[in-house]
Parts: sequence; structure tokens; C-alpha cells
Amino acid sequence: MRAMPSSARSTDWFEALLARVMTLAQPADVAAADFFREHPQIGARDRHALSDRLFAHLRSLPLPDWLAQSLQSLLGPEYDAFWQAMQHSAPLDLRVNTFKAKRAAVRQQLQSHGLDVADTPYSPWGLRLAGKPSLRELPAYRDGLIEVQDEGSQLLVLLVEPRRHDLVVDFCAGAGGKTLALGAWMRNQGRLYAFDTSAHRLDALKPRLARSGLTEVQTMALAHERDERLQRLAGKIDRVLVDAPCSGLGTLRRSPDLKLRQTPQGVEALAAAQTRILTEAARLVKPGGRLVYATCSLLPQENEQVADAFGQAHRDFVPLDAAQPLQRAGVADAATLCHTGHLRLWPHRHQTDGFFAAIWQRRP
Ligand SMILES: C[S@@+](CC[C@H](N)C(=O)[O-])C[C@H]1O[C@@H](n2cnc3c(N)ncnc32)[C@H](O)[C@@H]1O
Repeated sequence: MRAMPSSARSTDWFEALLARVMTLAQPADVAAADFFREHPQIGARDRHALSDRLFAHLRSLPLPDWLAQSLQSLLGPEYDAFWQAMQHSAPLDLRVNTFKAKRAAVRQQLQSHGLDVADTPYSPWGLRLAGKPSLRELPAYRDGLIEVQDEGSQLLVLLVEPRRHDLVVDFCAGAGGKTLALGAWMRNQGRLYAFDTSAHRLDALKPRLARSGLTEVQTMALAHERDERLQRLAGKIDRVLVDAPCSGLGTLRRSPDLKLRQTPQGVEALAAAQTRILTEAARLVKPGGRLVYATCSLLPQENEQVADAFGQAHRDFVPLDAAQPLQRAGVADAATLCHTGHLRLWPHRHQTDGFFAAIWQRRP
């Protein structure tokens, strides 16, 4: 039998991969990884080419009507610029672990390895790399001087503004992207609790903590947001961050299939969960302490509406203007990152993932 020409073979592979992804049974990156594991005959170069083609295809698919209409009514004439931004992959941003090193020194070290790297425009800890170089073999990575973290995620941490000896809770810590940034800021003093209902995600934080040099972080897998072990911390915590589970639509450049996987009903269920989690996490805040609610969603249903309803129901929590902690941290043009007192980051405006955050102080 004659061998199939490679272009024909790769078309077949692409069709098979796309069919698998479009079942929407799994996120596209997970489905692609499974597909490549099941087809070891596909070499590394073909895998990269197929992935690039898959993600370009998913990015080009229109947003479902309910979502396009929501975003059009939010953005008006800016919607086209947003859509164009969604056609490109996100930049690769790093956060410098300032517990161990200064940003300028790390930038120079990465440049000495031939990487094209520049400071991020807003975050004081951020570096932006050109292309997608592999990082794991770099001494800066192995020594815990850098972590991959979108600049928007770094800006959100600036709103927490922990002081060194504070008690701080990262209520939805996941694999700890924000916990690590908080710990570095606190210079490993005070106490930082990383909670999540997923023990599996918290496990992924452990090797990152070991690289970072941070030792004052205590992880706890919660049964749910009303876990009774939280009671002993009620009213005692200086800073509580709720980086809530959300639709993730602010990360559409990385996960373009999310637009197909989310539904209005799903968003409604998420908003209900966000309200429950925020309400329970707020109990931990001590009088005079600060609460930060954040998502990587673009939708008002998960953002302003959740924050406003919380504020209405909790008059002892006084809203704070998000631009102020950003200004104190030296962020340029901080007011342009905020809207009606909230952090509101957009990929097409700020070249970050989409993020929202609201802040309150509990009355002293
Ligand atoms: C947006 S992710 C957190 C990302 C993380 N903060 C980071 O920076 O890498 C939301 C997290 O909320 C967790 N979660 C879901 N329901 C929760 C609940 N009821 N209480 C606490 N965490 C919850 C999820 O397991 C998930 O890890």
C-alpha cells in the first residue's frame, strides 16, 4: 500500500482532532492532549502545527448570540476591537518573585539567555516575553525567581495590599498563582492561608511554594464554603481575597472554546455560587479589614451584579476605590484600569486577560 502524503494525513488528523474537541466534553487543551497521547505516531512538529491550527479555528468561530449581544451592549463600538483581540494568542507574562530577586536583575538574567523580554506596562513585578519560549530549564525558573502569571492577575493582587504581619486568606487559592504573589509581597512574614475546595489544585501549589522559598503558607482543602473549620477564623482576618470560580470568559484568547462551553444557565448558576462564597468568606474579615472579590469573567452578571448585591446586603462593608491601591503601588494610569470604582481589565484595552475586582473595608 502506498503511504498517504503527509498533508493529507495531517488533514485527517485535524478533522479527527476537531471532531473530538467539538463534542465539548472536555476543555480544548485537555481534549487535544488526550488525542495526542492516543496518537503517538504524530510527531512533535505536527502536534504543534495541529494545535496552532485548532486554536486559530476555535478563535475564528463566532460567539454564540447570547454572549455576543451581552458583550456588544457592554462595549458598544469597541466590540470590533475586542473581537480582533480575541483572534490572537495571549502574551506570555511572568511575575518576578520579589521575595528572592529584583525585576531588573531577573530581566537581565533572562536576556543573557537570549530571551526577548521587557517590563510589563502596569505591574511592578511583571515581565513580558516575546514568543513562547520554554521556561522550565531556565535557572531563574528552577530557582523560583519567576512564575508564569498574566499581568492582570498580578494587578488584582495589588488590590489586597497586605501588610507584612497580617493574617491573609486566599479563599479560592487553586494552584496558588495569587497566593504566591501575596506571600512574596508579605516577605514570608505574617500568615497566609490558602483555601480551596479542590485538594488536587492545592497539591499543585506545593512544588511552587518549595521553589518560591515561602514557608508561612498554610493550605486547607475545604468541604465547601461553610466548612465548620472556618469558624475559628471568623472576624480575625486582615485581608480576604475571593478569586471566585467563574465562566473564565476573560481568558478567551487562551481558551477560545469557552464561548461554546458556557451557557446563560451556567452563568446564572455561577453567579449564585459566587454570591454564596463571597458571603461566607466575608465572615472572616475583621473590623477594619479588607475584602476583595475578583473574577476573570467579562460579564456583569458575575461581576458588578454580584458585588452590588453583596454591598446592598452588607452595609458594614464600605466600598473602596480600586484605583487607590494601584496608585499606591506605583501603577501608571491606574484610573484607566478601573470603572465605577472597580478594577475592569480588557484584553483589547490593556493586553491582559479580562478581570474584574471589587474591594470593601469592613467598618472598624
Ligand atoms: C479562579 S479559580 C482560582 C485561581 C487561583 N486563585 C489562582 O490565582 O491560580 C477558582 C477556584 O475556586 C475554587 N472553588 C470552587 N468552589 C469553591 C468554594 N465553594 N470554596 C472555595 N473555593 C472554591 C475552585 O476549585 C478553583 O480553584
